[in-house]
Parts: sequence; structure tokens; C-alpha cells
Amino acid sequence: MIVIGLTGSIGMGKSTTAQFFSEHGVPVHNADQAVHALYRGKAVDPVEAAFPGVSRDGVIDRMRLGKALAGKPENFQKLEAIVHPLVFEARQAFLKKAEADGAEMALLDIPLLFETGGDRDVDCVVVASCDAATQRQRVLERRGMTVEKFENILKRQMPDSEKRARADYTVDTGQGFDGARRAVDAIIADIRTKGKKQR
Ligand SMILES: CC(C)(COP(=O)(O)OP(=O)(O)OC[C@H]1O[C@@H](n2cnc3c(N)ncnc32)[C@H](O)[C@@H]1O)[C@@H](O)C(=O)NCCC(=O)NCCS
Ligand SMILES: Nc1ncnc2c1ncn2[C@@H]1O[C@H](COP(=O)(O)OP(=O)(O)OP(=O)(O)O)[C@@H](O)[C@H]1O
Repeated sequence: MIVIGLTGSIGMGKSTTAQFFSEHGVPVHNADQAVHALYRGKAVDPVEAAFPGVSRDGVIDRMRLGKALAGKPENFQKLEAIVHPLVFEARQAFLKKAEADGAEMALLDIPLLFETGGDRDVDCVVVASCDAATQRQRVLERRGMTVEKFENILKRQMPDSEKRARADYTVDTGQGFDGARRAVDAIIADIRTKGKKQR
């Protein structure tokens, strides 16, 4: 099975790009969604213990947790130390199942793929990218997002230019859905010819 890593900075169009892969039958695992699921399960107790008051009715309230992180980079580190090993576990279980199901390829949507060294464990890397103005506009349109939150998250992410330089493939999401969909079609065709381990 060929394992594809998909990454890109906040709002660059990762989830949308992942959807185009799944339309080709490629199983997708999304790290952000895995985190959200953990906040309704395994991560509740350790996160509440580290940040008292962030859970409500037995689940982690991401708005409250976000507030506990605002302006405190050391708290991000503390949270990541709890959450990332649990996400890794969930990802391994997903890959095992995809392999057992006989999938030709599987896609891991990991916002922090390069930052956490995860690129070493995949066969090729796809980066979703667009211009910075489009990115900013997309993110600031979201409910609950502020300029401060956006900038705090950006600071914890590798710059887009560096991600693009390290990618095996780039999908430009700034030119509409059809262009991105065609880019994904071409990537899948190329991966089929090249096979495993492009890195
Ligand atoms: C900060 C939290 C509470 C905000 O929750 P919220 O629902 O508002 O946002 P969401 O999870 O959808 O993330 C929004 C964007 O920020 C990015 N992001 C989230 N956490 C981080 C982080 N630690 N470093 C860099 N980028 C991050 C996401 O990839 C996404 O692009 C939440 O993202 C979180 O718990 N993050 C820590 C876990 C983590 O490292 N996740 C990254 C993927 S493993
Ligand atoms: N190819 C595209 N053409 C036009 N709009 C797009 C394209 N790709 C994504 N978008 C839009 O950009 C916004 C962000 O996309 P998406 O949620 O896929 O990004 P993301 O990288 O997964 O975000 P995050 O990092 O915050 O999880 C959405 O409103 C989406 O509809």
C-alpha cells in the first residue's frame, strides 16, 4: 500500500484536497478530526488534568481550550505532548485497517507533517497551497476565529514556501475547485506509475 502524506498550512485547502482523493476511493485519515474525536474520548482526562476547567459534560470544549492557549506558546507544547502520541496511535490503527482492506493507497491529512517529522514515514508528500491573501481571508471568515488566533497558529507552522519546497507534489487551491480536482487526478496517475517511496 502506498502511503501519501497531505499537508499545508491553516486554511490552505487540505480537507478539500483530501476529499478529491477520497472520490478516487483512497481512504483518508484526518489528524484534526482525530484530535476532535479524542476530545470526546481518550484525551479528555489527561487534557482536563493539564488544563483544569476546559472540559464540559465529559468532553473537551475546544473554545475553552483555545482560550487557555491564547498567548501562551508553552501551553501548546504541553498540549501537543499529550495529544500527538494519541493521534499517532489512531493513525497506525487506520493504516492497519486500510492495508487489511486491500487499499492500493491511503492518505494521511496531517497539518504538522513536516514539523513532527512524519514525512519520513510516508511514500510521498502532497502540499495544498494558495496565496497568503486568500488563505488569510478564508481563515478569518470562520466563526470564532480572530487575527490573534490565526497568527498564533501560523507561528507554530512551517512557512508555506518551505512546505512547497519540500513537497513531491503541490496542489494549488487558489484557482478554484476544478483546477485542484484535476491536479489530484494527475497526482494519482503519477503515483501509480512511480509506486512506493519517492522520498
Ligand atoms: C487549539 C485547538 C483547541 C483549536 O481547536 P479548533 O476547533 O478551534 O481548531 P482546529 O482544531 O480545527 O484547528 C484549526 C487549525 O489550526 C491548526 N492547528 C491546531 N493545533 C495546532 C498546533 N498545535 N500547531 C499548529 N497548528 C495547529 C489545525 O491544523 C487547523 O489548521 C485544537 O486545534 C487543538 O487542540 N490543537 C492541539 C492538537 C494539535 O496539535 N493538533 C494539530 C494536528 S495533530
Ligand atoms: N480548490 C479550491 N478552490 C476554491 N476554494 C477552495 C479550494 N480548496 C479549499 N477551498 C476553500 O477554502 C476553505 C478552506 O479549505 P479547507 O477546509 O479544505 O482547508 P484546510 O487546509 O483543511 O483548513 P484547516 O487547516 O483550517 O483545517 C474552505 O472554505 C474551502 O471551501
